[in-house]
Parts: sequence; C-alpha cells; structure tokens
Amino acid sequence: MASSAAAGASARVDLDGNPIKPLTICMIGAGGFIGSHLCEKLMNETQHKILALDVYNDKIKHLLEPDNLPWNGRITFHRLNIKHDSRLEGLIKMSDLTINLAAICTPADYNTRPLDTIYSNFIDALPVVKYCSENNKRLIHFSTCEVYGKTIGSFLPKDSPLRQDPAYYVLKEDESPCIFGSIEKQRWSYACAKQLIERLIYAEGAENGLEFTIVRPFNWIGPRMDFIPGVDGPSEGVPRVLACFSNNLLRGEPLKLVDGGQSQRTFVYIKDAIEAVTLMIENPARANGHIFNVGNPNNEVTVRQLAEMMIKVYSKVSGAQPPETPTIDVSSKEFYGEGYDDSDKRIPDMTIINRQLGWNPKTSLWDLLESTLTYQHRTYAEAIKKVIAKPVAS
Ligand SMILES: NC(=O)c1ccc[n+]([C@@H]2O[C@H](COP(=O)([O-])OP(=O)(O)OC[C@H]3O[C@@H](n4cnc5c(N)ncnc54)[C@H](O)[C@@H]3O)[C@@H](O)[C@H]2O)c1
Ligand SMILES: O=c1ccn([C@@H]2O[C@H](COP(=O)(O)OP(=O)(O)O[C@H]3OC[C@](O)(CO)[C@H]3O)[C@@H](O)[C@H]2O)c(=O)[nH]1
Repeated sequence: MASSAAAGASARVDLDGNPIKPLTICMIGAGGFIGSHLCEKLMNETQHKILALDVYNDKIKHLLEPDNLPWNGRITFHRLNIKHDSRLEGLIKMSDLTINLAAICTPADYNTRPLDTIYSNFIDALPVVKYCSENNKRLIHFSTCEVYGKTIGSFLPKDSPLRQDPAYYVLKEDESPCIFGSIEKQRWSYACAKQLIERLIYAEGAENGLEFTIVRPFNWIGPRMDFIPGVDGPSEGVPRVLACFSNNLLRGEPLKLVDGGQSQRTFVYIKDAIEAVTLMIENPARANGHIFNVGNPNNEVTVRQLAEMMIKVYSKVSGAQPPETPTIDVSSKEFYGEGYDDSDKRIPDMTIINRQLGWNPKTSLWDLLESTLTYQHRTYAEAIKKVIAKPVAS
C-alpha cells in the first residue's frame, strides 16, 4: 500500500486489489491514547477525513496546528461530550464510518466509580449504535479483552496438568465464555458493560442489518498512554500499568506489584495494533460482522516480569541506576480498594484476524518497551525533576 501523505489515496488498494475511496470518519474518543495514534496514521498514510470528537485534544494538538500541516483540512476537532450533545447525530450522518473509542477504561475506576464506568461503557454508547443503525452507517466499536474475564483454567486445581492445555486458557472470539466475578467484585462493572454493548451491536446487526466490527484490544501500549500522576494528570490518579511503572521509574521509586504481580498479560505495540485497525477501516467486506482479538500472543509476561524488564530497559535508555529496592509487593485492596479482582491470563487466539485480514503483530516486548520508555524519558524526566524539587506545601 502507498504510504506517504503526498502519494495520496489513488495508489492505495484494499486486500482484494480494489482501489480505496477516501472516507469521512467520525472518530469518537479521538483525543485519547488509541485515537491519537489512529489519527496520526490516517493523516500520514491515507486521504481519509476525520471528524475528531472528544472532550480533550492535548494528544492530537500536533495534528491540528499549525494550519499549514500537509493534511490541513482533513482533520477537524469537535470538542463535545457524547453524554449530552445534540451535534452527535449530525456528525455521524455526515460520515461514512463511525469509530467509537470513548470510554472510562482505567481499572482503578471500575470498582471506585462503578456507575460512571457503566454509564460510560454502556449507556453513553447506546445513541452511537442507534444513530449508526438508523442512518445505515458502518460502526467500528472498541470493546476489550476484559470481556473474557477469567480463564476456564483458573478454576482448575493449581497442580492440574490441564492448566497447560491451551483449550483451558486461549481466548477465542466465537467460543470462549465470559467469566466474571460476583457483583460485589465491582472490577467487573466495565467488562460487563462492554459485554452488553457488544451483544446489543451484534443484535442490531442480526435484526436491523447494522454493519459493524467489534475490536477487542489486548493491552495495547506505547507513547501517550494515560498520564504521569502529578505531571499531566492528578497526583492521586492511578493510570494503567505502563504509566504506573513509568512513573515509578522516572521518580526512582520501587515498582508496586499488586498481589505479587502474578497475573499474566500479553502486550502489543500500539503501532502494530493500529495497522490492524487500518485494515478493518479499509476492508469492510472482510471486517463487517466480525469480532476481532487484537493482541500479541508472543509477548506474554507476568506483571512481575514486566516490571523487571521495564527496570532493565529504563536503565539502558536513561543511563540511570535501577532503584535499590526495585519492586515492592502491595495488596490489591491497598492499591485499588474494595471490590478489585483480576484477569489471570490473556492469550488472544489469532485465527479470525489472520484469516480475515492477514494481520500479525511484529514488535517484541523488549523493542516496544525500548521505544516507549525512550519517549517517556524524553517527555517527562525534566518535568519530574521539577515536581520533585518543589517544596511540599504545609
Ligand atoms: N489501550 C488498550 O489497551 C485498550 C484495551 C482494551 C480496550 N480498550 C478500549 O479502547 C478504547 C480506547 O482506549 P484508550 O486506551 O485510547 O483510552 P483513552 O482513555 O486514552 O481514550 C478514550 C478517550 O475517550 C474520551 N471520552 C470518554 N468519554 C467521552 C465522552 N463522554 N465524550 C467524548 N469523549 C469521551 C476521553 O476523553 C479519551 O480521550 C476504549 O473504548 C477502551 O475501553 C483499550
Ligand atoms: O502499579 C501497578 C499497576 C497495575 N498492576 C497490575 O498490572 C496488571 C495490568 O494492569 P492494567 O494495565 O492497569 O490493566 P488491566 O490489564 O488489568 O486492564 C486493562 O486491560 C484492557 C483494558 O480494558 C483497557 O486498557 C483495561 O481494563 C494488573 O494485574 C494490575 O493489578 C500492578 O501490579 N502495579
């Protein structure tokens, strides 16, 4: 496929060799981590237009200003809250495709702000689905790998040999069940809201012909993810693990391992994952009606191993000595509060995305951490020094 902004869309073809027509895309949540990378890719490599909707635009400012950027006019920012803004339907109607990324999606909020979490991930997404369905507009909706919850294997005895059998832990879009904890474990408020909106979208497809694609991201990480507490976010805020550990490393503090850091995750580089989304955008005939896992099954670590690797990589890119006490254990109750629970293991099955879109992730965990932590160091090291040097108000 063509790849420079100047080359334009004329040379771009889809996976079946057909020319790709420039689209107008209504991207809700465009100002967030994933949205900012998707906007960047679509501006740099395609001729698509973006109506970028969000309450914030700090992460896409570099794409909006100054006026003489090569893609001038192809991206416009609309500051709005989809909870209560009558412009939403008009913007969806003006577009060929809507991509909904808007969500509360930081685990520290799921058990402490369960109502906001449920409203954000279910109620606020309802009008988006309705307007797409009523106006015959295609929808790409961002769900989550958390809809799988816990693995079947996690219920087996610790020493059961079946725990080694992929049938008990690999997560398949069309086969695996969704296994959450009890209602008191409010951690699952997010996963449950995401599951119900998936079911609603699926039903709109089945009963009313909505053209949809559902994306289940498996821990996408990279530059611009979340915030560094006390620098570009609240000092008491708890972002996702990449930003928590980056913050600890920048401050020279031990990395906090929740419940021993035994949970396992697979991490995929944001730039690899964005390739997959671009394929979905440009190959509707292959993507419509599908739910896609998007992750990197080869990048599995325990959270403890992630911490150890980040400590090594940060030392390499910053030249700083690792902290004397590199990690400390902390209970989930202390770290996240009452009602926290966790997914034990997340390995995405890749059959469907491979078959439909021929997509495979490329970047190893070490390489993606090296480029991400280089970015974190360049962006935040000086600011952190200033914050640390500031006397605390008494
Ligand atoms: N990053 C990941 O690894 C990951 C994993 C699983 C699922 N997801 C899903 O992908 C989507 C994007 O995630 P992200 O990591 O970019 O998160 P993010 O928090 O960086 O981005 C979400 C954006 O949505 C905006 N938003 C939220 N509510 C809004 C509202 N009412 N009106 C307008 N804008 C609103 C926020 O301001 C934010 O900019 C989410 O739906 C999330 O659940 C992401
Ligand atoms: O300082 C910390 C922070 C976190 N942990 C543990 O790391 C694991 C991963 O945490 P995190 O990346 O914050 O979130 P999850 O993977 O649990 O959930 C996300 O997955 C996808 C998404 O839907 C959106 O990104 C979101 O729900 C976890 O085990 C924490 O306990 C830590 O040890 N120390």
